[in-house]
Amino acid sequence: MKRYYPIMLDLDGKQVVVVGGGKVAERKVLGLLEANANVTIISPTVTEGLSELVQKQRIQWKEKTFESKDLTYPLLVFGATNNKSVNKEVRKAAEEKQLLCLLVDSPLESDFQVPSTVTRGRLQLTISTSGASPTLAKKIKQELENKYDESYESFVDFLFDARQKIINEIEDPAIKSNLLTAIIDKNFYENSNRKEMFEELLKQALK
Ligand SMILES: C[C@@]1(CC(=O)O)c2cc3[nH]c(cc4nc(cc5[nH]c(cc(n2)[C@H]1CCC(=O)O)[C@@](C)(CC(=O)O)[C@@H]5CCC(=O)O)C(CC(=O)O)=C4CCC(=O)O)c(CCC(=O)O)c3CC(=O)O
Ligand SMILES: NC(=O)C1=CN([C@@H]2O[C@H](COP(=O)(O)OP(=O)(O)OC[C@H]3O[C@@H](n4cnc5c(N)ncnc54)[C@H](O)[C@@H]3O)[C@@H](O)[C@H]2O)C=CC1
Repeated sequence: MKRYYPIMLDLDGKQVVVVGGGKVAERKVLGLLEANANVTIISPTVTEGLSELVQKQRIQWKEKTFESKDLTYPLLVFGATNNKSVNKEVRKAAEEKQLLCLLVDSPLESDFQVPSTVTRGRLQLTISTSGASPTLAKKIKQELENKYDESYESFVDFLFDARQKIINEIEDPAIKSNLLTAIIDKNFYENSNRKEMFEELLKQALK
């Protein structure tokens, strides 16, 4: 059995090519834009949603059928047409240039897969079934969406700030470790004046 390596990629400003402009391509593009990737679509047609993104200049569109020379050197390539042989051509062109490539109709010929994701600000929960059942991944996502609701966004922002302060201001490793554990307690999660609570805790620790 294949074992995939999970990774959080920083796609900010990086070039990504999506071949095909249908429903599946649109879903992948929306995810890529969340990560602020620089997306180019190569396809003779695009969905209405993608067309709006082109008009708003959020993505670029080469209105044509795929040719291998269309792949310059993007970081990632998505073969997302409804034509298996075109997707295979995309794979071949990507391989020649050693680019990471995903074919939406062929997990076994892909270098990576897109997981299902719950996003709460900095907190991202990703679920993968390694291609066994995207529908199960989606169901688990919905369960996690309920368990980890929107309130986690501000809680994780609080943790980010508090952790930076602890790292910068506390030298003693044991105290540092205690504080880093203390701030994830449900007292902090539940309390709206957690910033003040934390400042007090930090003051005590620095005494
Ligand atoms: C391997 C993988 C490669 C990849 O595309 O990354 C892949 C492959 C394929 N998907 C297919 C079908 C469907 N995919 C979805 C939905 C999602 N698919 C996603 C990822 C992945 N899909 C990767 C594995 C992830 C994993 O295993 O965990 C999600 C998680 C992420 C995203 O796409 O952004 C997104 C959920 C979005 C959410 O969380 O809401 C639905 C349901 C729906 O649309 O509602 C269906 C129809 C029902 C069904 O088939 O189960 C087919 C058959 C096509 C055909 O019939 O020909 C293939 C090809 C094959 O399996 O051979
Ligand atoms: N991985 C996933 O999450 C899923 C994958 N699929 C697979 O994805 C494939 C695509 O599905 P949809 O987006 O619904 O299809 P679609 O029919 O909505 O879109 C296909 C797109 O490919 C473009 N295209 C066709 N030939 C091309 C060429 N030579 N060069 C460039 N673009 C070309 C078309 O113009 C169109 O924009 C399906 O065949 C299916 O196997 C389906 C569901 C989910």
